[in-house]
Amino acid sequence: MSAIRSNVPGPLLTLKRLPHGEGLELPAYETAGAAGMDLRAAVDDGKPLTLAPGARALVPTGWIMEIPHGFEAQIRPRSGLALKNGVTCLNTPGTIDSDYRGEVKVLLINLGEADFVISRGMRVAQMVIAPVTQVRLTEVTETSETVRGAGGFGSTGV
Ligand SMILES: O=c1ccn([C@H]2C[C@H](O)[C@@H](COP(=O)(O)OP(=O)(O)OP(=O)(O)O)O2)c(=O)[nH]1
Ligand SMILES: [Mg+2]
Repeated sequence: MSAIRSNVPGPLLTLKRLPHGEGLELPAYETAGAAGMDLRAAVDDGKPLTLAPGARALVPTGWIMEIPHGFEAQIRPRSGLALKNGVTCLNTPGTIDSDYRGEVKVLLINLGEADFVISRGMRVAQMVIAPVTQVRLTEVTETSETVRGAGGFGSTGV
């Protein structure tokens, strides 16, 4: 299926391609209703990255992004890689701050039993753009009472 790259309403994501991202497809929503854009590995052509079982690696995407103010990008695993290969994002969801101007990278870990080979252009993760709210803080000595109170961590039963 070809990727859908345009015609979606929403804020504008500005991207700068880095030299090692030359020739790679833009991140893209693979279907009309996709929540995330798939990100491709900008590893060297002919020099795939092999993740041994238990190993982790920071995979370059070849992109610097300007996430619109008031939004973040979440880097999330692809379920297919997780199911078939045991490969996931170690820090999921990875957070890309709107003021970050470094290369977006994907921290992958191989929780499977076999080597996992990452070749150039492989879709290794997906990126969801989500609104964020920055709050103001006020320090107090007492907080309001609720029925839940301090109950948590299974306090309501199974
Ligand atoms: O999966 C990720 C997670 C983070 N980053 C980049 C963008 C993000 O804005 C920056 C910082 O990420 P984070 O705040 O999660 O890491 P930190 O350990 O708190 O580093 P810092 O002290 O730089 O904030 O690193 C990525 O490229 N990929
Ligand atoms: Mg941080």
